[in-house]
Amino acid sequence: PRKIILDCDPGHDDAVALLLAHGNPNIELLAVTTVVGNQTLEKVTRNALAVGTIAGITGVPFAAGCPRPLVRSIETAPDIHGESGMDGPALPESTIELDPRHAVDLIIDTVMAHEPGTVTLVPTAGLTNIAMAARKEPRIVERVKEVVLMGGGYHVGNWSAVAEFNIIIDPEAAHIVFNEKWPVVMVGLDLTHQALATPDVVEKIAAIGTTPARFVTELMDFFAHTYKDAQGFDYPPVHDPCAVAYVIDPSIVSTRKVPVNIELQGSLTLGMTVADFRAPAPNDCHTSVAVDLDHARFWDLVTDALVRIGEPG
Ligand SMILES: Nc1ccc([C@@H]2N[C@H](CO)[C@@H](O)[C@H]2O)cc1
Ligand SMILES: [Ca+2]
Repeated sequence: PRKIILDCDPGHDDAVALLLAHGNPNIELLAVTTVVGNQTLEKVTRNALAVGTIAGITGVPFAAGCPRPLVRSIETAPDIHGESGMDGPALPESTIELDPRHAVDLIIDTVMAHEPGTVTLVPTAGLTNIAMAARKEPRIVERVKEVVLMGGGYHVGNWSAVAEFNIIIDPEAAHIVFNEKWPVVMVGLDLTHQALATPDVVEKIAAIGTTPARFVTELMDFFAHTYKDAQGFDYPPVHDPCAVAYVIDPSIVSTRKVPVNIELQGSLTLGMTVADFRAPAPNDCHTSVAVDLDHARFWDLVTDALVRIGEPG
């Protein structure tokens, strides 16, 4: 199986990413870390522990990370995720104790404890923890197998005309992550806007009939309403599990090798993931972007994971 660390800010779609990572047999979830993003660190951490409780996750350390971006001030997304960060379903009290370490230390310890080239980082939030880990322990950069992140967009933005939320909330962190020499697969909005939770998808999930499945349908109902009101989408794009799906089965997502860098100066373009498609990518290009999603196989992975999780309660 692929060993991963999920760095997240639950978040309706982060919750689905965590359930997919836990339920899929090809993934060994080594650690779950949280970072400020969709909501404050305290709220997203509480949400991550609640999802872990609902999913029956045991033996996996959960640690909280950075409470604010490296340089800029906190910007959350209550219009999409609500005041709790995961509005919609009732959340259980967590049965999972938070690991006492900072997320940055849990990430470093985990990468350094496993064979080089075996651990994949899957950030589905702002990149503050990942940037801090690379600065605190530079050796993780050549040790990490790849960074498969949900964020950015080479032709699409959602927090500005050209920037995506996970990147623009901490563009300096993103600049660090995209410019370290590790392989980076950017699963951006170009890809994730193909992962729409349409009514037939939600019905298939509801038909599973378990508590975790019902939890996902309640998340999707709330997410559908806010996405309609805030962004005019008929159905909500479930961004974060697309990154996990790529790790599970790279054939579900087509990718293209292309130099990508992060705009830090622009007044209109701050946080833009600038992809240079003009010429064939240089041989030493370590960044690629996700282009096409096989959404039928993607949703099959999600429903399969929920079936495998069953009724852990
Ligand atoms: N409008 C909006 C803002 C933030 C997010 C979160 N940021 C990423 C998509 O931009 C995902 O990780 C998701 O959790 C989704 C929609
Ligand atoms: Ca997220």
